[in-house]
Amino acid sequence: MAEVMELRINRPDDWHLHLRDGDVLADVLAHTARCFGRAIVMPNLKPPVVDTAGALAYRTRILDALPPGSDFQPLMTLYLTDETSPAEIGTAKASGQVFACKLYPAGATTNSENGVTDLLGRYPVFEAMQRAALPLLVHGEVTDDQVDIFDREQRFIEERLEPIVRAFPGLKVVFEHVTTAEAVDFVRDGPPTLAATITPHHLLYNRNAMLAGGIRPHLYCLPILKRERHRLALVSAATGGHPRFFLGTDSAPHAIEGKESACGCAGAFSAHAAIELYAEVFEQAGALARLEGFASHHGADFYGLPRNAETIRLSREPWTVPASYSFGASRVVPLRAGEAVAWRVVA
Ligand SMILES: NC(=O)N[C@@H](CC(=O)O)C(=O)O
Ligand SMILES: [Zn+2]
Ligand SMILES: [Zn+2]
Repeated sequence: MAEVMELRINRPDDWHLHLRDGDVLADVLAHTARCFGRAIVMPNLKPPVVDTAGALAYRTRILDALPPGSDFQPLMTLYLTDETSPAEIGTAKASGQVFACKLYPAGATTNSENGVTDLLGRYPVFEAMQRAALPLLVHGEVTDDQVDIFDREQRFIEERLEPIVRAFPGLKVVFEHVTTAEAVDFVRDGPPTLAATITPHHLLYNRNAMLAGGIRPHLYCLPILKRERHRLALVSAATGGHPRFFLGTDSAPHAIEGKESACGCAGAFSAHAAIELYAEVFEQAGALARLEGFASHHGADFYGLPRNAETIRLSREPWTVPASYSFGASRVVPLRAGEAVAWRVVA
Protein backbone atom coordinates (compact mmCIF):
# COMPACT_ATOMS: atom_id res chain seq x y z
CA MET A 1 0.00 0.00 0.00
CA ALA A 2 1.32 3.44 -0.89
CA GLU A 3 2.47 5.55 2.04
CA VAL A 4 0.04 8.29 3.02
CA MET A 5 1.78 11.64 2.49
CA GLU A 6 -0.96 14.01 3.48
CA LEU A 7 -3.87 14.03 5.84
CA ARG A 8 -6.74 16.45 6.33
CA ILE A 9 -8.69 16.28 9.59
CA ASN A 10 -11.18 18.43 11.46
CA ARG A 11 -9.35 20.86 13.70
CA PRO A 12 -8.39 18.90 16.85
CA ASP A 13 -8.94 19.89 20.50
CA ASP A 14 -6.72 19.20 23.50
CA TRP A 15 -8.80 17.87 26.39
CA HIS A 16 -5.99 18.14 29.00
CA LEU A 17 -3.56 21.05 28.84
CA HIS A 18 -1.37 23.14 31.16
CA LEU A 19 -0.96 26.73 29.96
CA ARG A 20 0.62 28.09 33.19
CA ASP A 21 0.35 31.84 33.81
CA GLY A 22 2.23 35.12 34.12
CA ASP A 23 5.31 35.79 32.00
CA VAL A 24 5.33 32.31 30.40
CA LEU A 25 1.65 32.22 29.37
CA ALA A 26 2.01 33.80 25.92
CA ASP A 27 5.01 31.59 25.05
CA VAL A 28 3.21 28.40 26.08
CA LEU A 29 -0.14 29.30 24.56
CA ALA A 30 1.20 30.05 21.07
CA HIS A 31 2.23 26.40 20.60
CA THR A 32 -1.27 25.12 21.28
CA ALA A 33 -3.12 27.91 19.47
CA ARG A 34 -1.20 27.21 16.23
CA CYS A 35 -3.26 24.07 15.69
CA PHE A 36 -5.87 23.23 18.36
CA GLY A 37 -9.34 24.79 18.33
CA ARG A 38 -10.07 24.40 22.04
CA ALA A 39 -8.42 23.05 25.15
CA ILE A 40 -9.51 22.03 28.62
CA VAL A 41 -7.21 24.23 30.69
CA MET A 42 -5.87 22.70 33.90
CA PRO A 43 -6.32 24.79 37.07
CA ASN A 44 -3.14 23.79 38.98
CA LEU A 45 -1.65 27.27 39.06
CA LYS A 46 0.09 28.71 42.11
CA PRO A 47 -2.27 29.44 43.81
CA PRO A 48 -4.78 27.09 42.14
CA VAL A 49 -7.96 28.20 40.36
CA VAL A 50 -10.51 27.24 43.02
CA ASP A 51 -13.54 29.35 42.13
CA THR A 52 -15.49 30.71 39.20
CA ALA A 53 -14.18 34.25 39.61
CA GLY A 54 -10.62 32.91 39.45
CA ALA A 55 -11.42 30.83 36.37
CA LEU A 56 -12.98 33.78 34.55
CA ALA A 57 -10.01 36.02 35.39
CA TYR A 58 -7.57 33.34 34.16
CA ARG A 59 -9.64 32.96 30.98
CA THR A 60 -9.30 36.69 30.31
CA ARG A 61 -5.52 36.51 30.79
CA ILE A 62 -5.38 33.62 28.31
CA LEU A 63 -7.47 35.47 25.70
CA ASP A 64 -5.26 38.55 26.16
CA ALA A 65 -2.12 36.46 25.58
CA LEU A 66 -3.33 34.85 22.32
CA PRO A 67 -1.47 35.53 19.08
CA PRO A 68 -3.32 38.14 16.96
CA GLY A 69 -6.12 36.65 14.87
CA SER A 70 -6.33 33.38 16.82
CA ASP A 71 -9.79 32.08 17.65
CA PHE A 72 -8.55 29.45 20.10
CA GLN A 73 -11.05 28.85 22.91
CA PRO A 74 -9.91 28.05 26.44
CA LEU A 75 -12.36 25.79 28.30
CA MET A 76 -11.90 26.53 31.98
CA THR A 77 -11.87 24.16 34.96
CA LEU A 78 -12.03 24.44 38.75
CA TYR A 79 -9.51 22.86 41.11
CA LEU A 80 -11.38 20.91 43.81
CA THR A 81 -10.19 21.33 47.38
CA ASP A 82 -11.56 20.09 50.71
CA GLU A 83 -13.31 23.48 50.91
CA THR A 84 -15.11 23.52 47.55
CA SER A 85 -18.83 24.05 48.18
CA PRO A 86 -21.73 22.54 46.22
CA ALA A 87 -22.96 26.13 45.68
CA GLU A 88 -19.74 27.00 43.80
CA ILE A 89 -20.60 24.25 41.29
CA GLY A 90 -23.85 26.02 40.41
CA THR A 91 -21.99 29.32 39.97
CA ALA A 92 -19.39 27.63 37.77
CA LYS A 93 -22.02 26.05 35.53
CA ALA A 94 -24.01 29.28 35.27
CA SER A 95 -20.90 31.17 34.08
CA GLY A 96 -20.98 29.22 30.81
CA GLN A 97 -17.17 29.23 30.78
CA VAL A 98 -16.34 26.47 33.25
CA PHE A 99 -16.55 23.04 31.62
CA ALA A 100 -15.30 20.66 34.33
CA CYS A 101 -13.81 20.29 37.80
CA LYS A 102 -10.46 18.67 38.48
CA LEU A 103 -9.73 16.24 41.27
CA TYR A 104 -6.09 16.15 42.36
CA PRO A 105 -5.53 13.84 45.31
CA ALA A 106 -3.40 16.05 47.60
CA GLY A 107 0.28 15.42 46.93
CA ALA A 108 -0.22 13.32 43.77
CA THR A 109 1.49 15.63 41.26
CA THR A 110 2.76 19.13 40.41
CA ASN A 111 0.88 21.84 42.38
CA SER A 112 -1.52 19.38 44.01
CA GLU A 113 -0.75 20.44 47.60
CA ASN A 114 -4.17 22.07 47.91
CA GLY A 115 -5.95 19.05 46.42
CA VAL A 116 -8.46 16.77 48.04
CA THR A 117 -7.50 14.81 51.17
CA ASP A 118 -10.98 13.55 52.04
CA LEU A 119 -12.64 12.04 49.01
CA LEU A 120 -15.79 10.90 50.80
CA GLY A 121 -16.22 14.45 52.10
CA ARG A 122 -16.41 15.61 48.48
CA TYR A 123 -19.45 13.50 47.67
CA PRO A 124 -21.90 16.44 48.08
CA VAL A 125 -19.81 18.34 45.51
CA PHE A 126 -19.83 15.37 43.10
CA GLU A 127 -23.60 15.23 43.62
CA ALA A 128 -23.85 18.92 42.63
CA MET A 129 -21.65 18.29 39.58
CA GLN A 130 -23.83 15.38 38.53
CA ARG A 131 -26.89 17.65 38.79
CA ALA A 132 -25.19 20.50 36.90
CA ALA A 133 -23.76 18.15 34.23
CA LEU A 134 -20.19 19.29 34.92
CA PRO A 135 -17.69 16.48 34.27
CA LEU A 136 -15.21 15.34 36.92
CA LEU A 137 -11.62 15.14 35.67
CA VAL A 138 -9.36 12.91 37.71
CA HIS A 139 -5.63 12.62 38.27
CA GLY A 140 -5.90 8.95 39.13
CA GLU A 141 -3.08 8.02 41.49
CA VAL A 142 -3.08 7.14 45.18
CA THR A 143 -0.63 9.16 47.23
CA ASP A 144 0.18 6.67 49.99
CA ASP A 145 3.97 6.52 50.59
CA GLN A 146 3.63 2.77 51.04
CA VAL A 147 2.42 2.26 47.46
CA ASP A 148 5.08 1.86 44.77
CA ILE A 149 4.99 4.71 42.27
CA PHE A 150 4.48 2.25 39.39
CA ASP A 151 1.36 0.81 41.10
CA ARG A 152 -0.35 4.06 42.07
CA GLU A 153 -2.73 4.26 39.14
CA GLN A 154 -3.97 0.67 39.46
CA ARG A 155 -4.55 1.13 43.18
CA PHE A 156 -6.48 4.33 42.56
CA ILE A 157 -8.89 2.50 40.25
CA GLU A 158 -9.79 -0.12 42.83
CA GLU A 159 -9.81 2.07 45.92
CA ARG A 160 -11.11 5.42 44.68
CA LEU A 161 -12.35 5.62 41.13
CA GLU A 162 -14.56 2.55 40.97
CA PRO A 163 -16.56 3.67 44.03
CA ILE A 164 -17.08 7.18 42.58
CA VAL A 165 -18.22 5.86 39.20
CA ARG A 166 -20.60 3.47 40.95
CA ALA A 167 -21.99 6.10 43.36
CA PHE A 168 -22.65 8.71 40.62
CA PRO A 169 -24.08 6.96 37.56
CA GLY A 170 -25.03 10.28 35.96
CA LEU A 171 -21.67 12.01 36.51
CA LYS A 172 -19.34 12.22 33.52
CA VAL A 173 -15.85 11.21 34.63
CA VAL A 174 -12.65 11.60 32.62
CA PHE A 175 -9.79 9.43 33.84
CA GLU A 176 -6.98 11.74 32.76
CA HIS A 177 -3.67 10.67 31.20
CA VAL A 178 -4.17 6.90 31.61
CA THR A 179 -0.92 4.95 31.68
CA THR A 180 -1.76 1.31 32.36
CA ALA A 181 -3.50 -1.64 30.75
CA GLU A 182 -5.70 -1.81 33.86
CA ALA A 183 -6.91 1.75 33.31
CA VAL A 184 -7.66 1.01 29.66
CA ASP A 185 -9.70 -2.07 30.64
CA PHE A 186 -11.53 -0.14 33.36
CA VAL A 187 -12.60 2.58 30.92
CA ARG A 188 -13.42 0.21 28.07
CA ASP A 189 -15.57 -1.97 30.35
CA GLY A 190 -17.10 1.04 32.10
CA PRO A 191 -20.36 2.94 31.54
CA PRO A 192 -20.93 5.52 28.78
CA THR A 193 -20.25 8.26 31.36
CA LEU A 194 -16.60 7.19 31.75
CA ALA A 195 -13.83 8.29 29.34
CA ALA A 196 -10.05 8.72 29.30
CA THR A 197 -7.44 10.99 27.79
CA ILE A 198 -4.11 9.63 26.51
CA THR A 199 -0.90 11.68 26.10
CA PRO A 200 1.56 11.50 23.21
CA HIS A 201 4.46 10.63 25.53
CA HIS A 202 2.68 7.67 27.11
CA LEU A 203 1.89 6.39 23.60
CA LEU A 204 5.46 6.83 22.36
CA TYR A 205 7.67 5.93 25.31
CA ASN A 206 7.99 3.28 27.99
CA ARG A 207 10.00 3.53 31.20
CA ASN A 208 13.16 2.26 29.50
CA ALA A 209 13.15 5.35 27.32
CA MET A 210 13.36 7.41 30.50
CA LEU A 211 15.73 5.25 32.57
CA ALA A 212 17.88 2.89 30.47
CA GLY A 213 21.29 4.12 29.31
CA GLY A 214 21.02 7.34 31.33
CA ILE A 215 18.23 9.23 33.08
CA ARG A 216 16.19 11.56 30.89
CA PRO A 217 14.48 14.08 33.15
CA HIS A 218 12.41 15.58 30.34
CA LEU A 219 10.50 12.29 30.10
CA TYR A 220 9.74 12.36 33.81
CA CYS A 221 6.05 13.06 34.28
CA LEU A 222 3.18 11.81 36.42
CA PRO A 223 1.77 9.27 36.21
CA ILE A 224 5.24 7.92 35.48
CA LEU A 225 5.96 6.08 32.20
CA LYS A 226 5.27 2.37 32.56
CA ARG A 227 6.39 -0.95 31.04
CA GLU A 228 6.09 -1.71 27.34
CA ARG A 229 3.00 -3.91 27.80
CA HIS A 230 1.15 -0.91 29.19
CA ARG A 231 2.28 1.33 26.34
CA LEU A 232 0.96 -1.23 23.87
CA ALA A 233 -2.42 -1.28 25.65
CA LEU A 234 -2.59 2.52 25.37
CA VAL A 235 -1.75 2.42 21.66
CA SER A 236 -4.46 -0.12 21.04
CA ALA A 237 -7.01 1.97 23.00
CA ALA A 238 -6.11 5.24 21.24
CA THR A 239 -5.91 3.83 17.72
CA GLY A 240 -8.78 1.34 18.05
CA GLY A 241 -11.53 3.85 17.34
CA HIS A 242 -13.26 3.55 20.72
CA PRO A 243 -15.23 6.79 21.28
CA ARG A 244 -14.41 7.10 24.99
CA PHE A 245 -10.66 7.49 24.44
CA PHE A 246 -9.50 10.87 23.21
CA LEU A 247 -6.64 13.31 22.87
CA GLY A 248 -5.30 15.09 25.95
CA THR A 249 -1.65 16.05 25.69
CA ASP A 250 -1.00 16.87 29.35
CA SER A 251 1.57 19.23 27.84
CA ALA A 252 3.09 20.49 31.10
CA PRO A 253 6.05 22.83 30.63
CA HIS A 254 8.62 23.47 33.35
CA ALA A 255 11.67 25.73 33.12
CA ILE A 256 14.81 23.81 32.19
CA GLU A 257 16.37 24.46 35.61
CA GLY A 258 13.34 22.88 37.29
CA LYS A 259 13.70 19.70 35.23
CA GLU A 260 17.49 19.30 35.16
CA SER A 261 17.84 19.18 38.91
CA ALA A 262 18.65 16.82 41.78
CA CYS A 263 14.90 16.77 42.46
CA GLY A 264 13.30 17.52 39.12
CA CYS A 265 9.68 18.53 38.47
CA ALA A 266 7.16 16.20 36.86
CA GLY A 267 5.79 17.21 33.46
CA ALA A 268 6.63 16.89 29.76
CA PHE A 269 6.12 19.69 27.23
CA SER A 270 4.58 18.48 23.96
CA ALA A 271 2.40 21.30 22.60
CA HIS A 272 5.02 22.29 19.99
CA ALA A 273 4.47 18.98 18.12
CA ALA A 274 1.44 17.38 19.70
CA ILE A 275 -0.77 16.47 16.76
CA GLU A 276 2.34 15.54 14.77
CA LEU A 277 3.48 13.09 17.46
CA TYR A 278 0.03 11.51 17.66
CA ALA A 279 0.14 11.15 13.85
CA GLU A 280 3.35 9.14 14.21
CA VAL A 281 1.67 6.82 16.70
CA PHE A 282 -1.36 6.26 14.48
CA GLU A 283 0.82 5.76 11.40
CA GLN A 284 2.96 3.15 13.17
CA ALA A 285 -0.23 1.36 14.22
CA GLY A 286 -1.56 1.44 10.65
CA ALA A 287 -4.49 3.50 11.88
CA LEU A 288 -4.02 6.99 10.37
CA ALA A 289 -7.67 6.92 9.29
CA ARG A 290 -8.66 6.88 12.97
CA LEU A 291 -6.57 9.88 14.04
CA GLU A 292 -9.42 12.27 13.32
CA GLY A 293 -11.87 10.48 15.62
CA PHE A 294 -9.38 10.42 18.50
CA ALA A 295 -8.12 13.97 18.01
CA SER A 296 -11.13 15.88 16.73
CA HIS A 297 -14.40 14.06 17.41
CA HIS A 298 -14.49 11.80 20.48
CA GLY A 299 -13.67 14.50 23.04
CA ALA A 300 -16.19 17.02 21.73
CA ASP A 301 -18.86 14.32 21.56
CA PHE A 302 -18.18 13.22 25.15
CA TYR A 303 -18.31 16.79 26.48
CA GLY A 304 -21.46 17.44 24.44
CA LEU A 305 -19.83 20.25 22.45
CA PRO A 306 -19.97 20.74 18.67
CA ARG A 307 -17.10 19.33 16.62
CA ASN A 308 -14.86 21.93 14.99
CA ALA A 309 -15.95 22.64 11.44
CA GLU A 310 -12.59 23.81 10.04
CA THR A 311 -9.84 21.42 9.04
CA ILE A 312 -6.06 21.25 9.36
CA ARG A 313 -3.64 19.60 6.97
CA LEU A 314 -0.77 17.35 8.05
CA SER A 315 2.06 16.54 5.70
CA ARG A 316 4.60 13.73 5.98
CA GLU A 317 7.62 16.04 6.00
CA PRO A 318 10.19 15.40 8.73
CA TRP A 319 11.55 18.36 10.71
CA THR A 320 13.93 18.72 13.62
CA VAL A 321 12.59 19.94 16.97
CA PRO A 322 14.63 22.83 18.44
CA ALA A 323 16.76 22.12 21.53
CA SER A 324 14.56 24.49 23.57
CA TYR A 325 11.84 27.12 23.29
CA SER A 326 11.37 30.46 24.97
CA PHE A 327 9.60 30.20 28.36
CA GLY A 328 9.32 33.68 29.84
CA ALA A 329 12.75 34.58 31.17
CA SER A 330 13.84 30.92 30.89
CA ARG A 331 13.72 28.05 28.37
CA VAL A 332 11.67 24.87 28.14
CA VAL A 333 13.05 21.64 26.65
CA PRO A 334 10.35 20.07 24.48
CA LEU A 335 9.62 16.41 23.79
CA ARG A 336 11.96 15.11 21.03
CA ALA A 337 14.33 18.09 21.49
CA GLY A 338 16.97 18.02 18.76
CA GLU A 339 15.36 14.99 17.10
CA ALA A 340 13.09 14.45 14.11
CA VAL A 341 9.30 14.46 14.01
CA ALA A 342 7.80 12.75 10.96
CA TRP A 343 4.77 14.96 10.37
CA ARG A 344 4.17 18.68 10.21
CA VAL A 345 1.09 20.87 10.13
CA VAL A 346 0.85 22.84 6.89
CA ALA A 347 -1.38 25.82 6.26
N1 LIG B 1 1.73 15.48 34.37
C1 LIG B 1 2.71 16.00 35.09
O1 LIG B 1 3.72 15.33 35.31
N2 LIG B 1 2.67 17.27 35.56
C2 LIG B 1 1.56 18.18 35.49
C3 LIG B 1 0.48 17.87 36.48
C4 LIG B 1 -0.36 16.67 36.10
O2 LIG B 1 -1.03 16.67 35.07
O3 LIG B 1 -0.39 15.68 36.85
C5 LIG B 1 2.08 19.60 35.71
O4 LIG B 1 1.27 20.50 35.95
O5 LIG B 1 3.31 19.82 35.61
ZN1 LIG C 1 -2.19 14.79 36.36
ZN1 LIG D 1 -1.83 17.42 33.55
